[in-house]
Amino acid sequence: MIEMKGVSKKFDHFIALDHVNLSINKGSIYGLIGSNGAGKTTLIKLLAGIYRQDSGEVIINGERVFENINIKQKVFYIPDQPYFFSQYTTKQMARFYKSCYPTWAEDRYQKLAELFDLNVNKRIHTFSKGWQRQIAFILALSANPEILILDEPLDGLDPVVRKKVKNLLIHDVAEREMTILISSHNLREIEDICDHIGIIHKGTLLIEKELDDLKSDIHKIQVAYKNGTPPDKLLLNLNPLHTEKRGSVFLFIVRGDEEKIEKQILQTNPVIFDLLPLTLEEIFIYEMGDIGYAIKNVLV
Ligand SMILES: Nc1ncnc2c1ncn2[C@@H]1O[C@H](COP(=O)(O)OP(=O)(O)OP(=O)(O)O)[C@@H](O)[C@H]1O
Repeated sequence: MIEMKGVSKKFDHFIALDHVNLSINKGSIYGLIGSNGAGKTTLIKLLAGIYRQDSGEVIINGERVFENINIKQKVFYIPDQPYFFSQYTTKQMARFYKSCYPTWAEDRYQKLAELFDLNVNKRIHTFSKGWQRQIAFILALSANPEILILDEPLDGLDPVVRKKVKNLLIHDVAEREMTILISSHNLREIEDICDHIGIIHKGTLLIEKELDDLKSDIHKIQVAYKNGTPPDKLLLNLNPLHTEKRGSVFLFIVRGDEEKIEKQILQTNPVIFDLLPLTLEEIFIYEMGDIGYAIKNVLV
């Protein structure tokens, strides 16, 4: 179990994280999403024990994280730009991680190197960026960590490798309840593999929910009426986050219980009525719009 309780972090006078409360259950795949500069990497570095918080508590399995070797042996962090010792080969990096992680599985490392068709004797810096990321995954999965923290993990991987890596991650979560925290701007990927979502903006965790709950709380509605416009009372009741008119069809983005919304709309006798789920990308855009981070018209 991963917990943050009232965690704040400043850089000089700039507040990068402001009283963040977060909890991630064992065996969960948690997607952290947010605008640029929202504080995702800062949050991740606090969880990985790289930064120390100014206030609040960062706790893993009931223990404080910072300078805690016992916890560091359970956590593997792949940053957005994987780091390897200069001039090291994969084999040498593997030897290093073997000495850090008591859970290191040599047979798994051999199998993964084979599966990815990797020359472990080649210096890592001579590989392409995508390959270096694959090497980071091979080393991470061979360490058998209890918690895997990934910052923009699948960037730069080709679709076949992406699939391979995703399958391996899901396998470890299912088999041995590994917990994964993923920070990414690729919301389709997050939607594909995560079961919990945290949305962060300007250092504040705005939303933390199960993906299914997040999706069942916000809907896209398409309606049309004989006389052309929806009744004022309906708009008042629905209080849409977003309204759009496409020909004679009105599109509303509405928060709330699906059944209640459906009932309210059917009472107004629409000639067309559809209630559709939103993608995570749409949810993110409308939730952010709701707090003033609206998408401005970029045409100039
Ligand atoms: N070492 C640092 N010194 C000073 N300011 C920093 C430092 N690290 C981060 N910040 C600031 O803290 C804020 C949060 O940065 P962070 O890297 O956590 O955001 P992020 O959500 O990961 O952004 P992105 O999606 O753009 O990678 C930013 O405004 C950034 O400029």
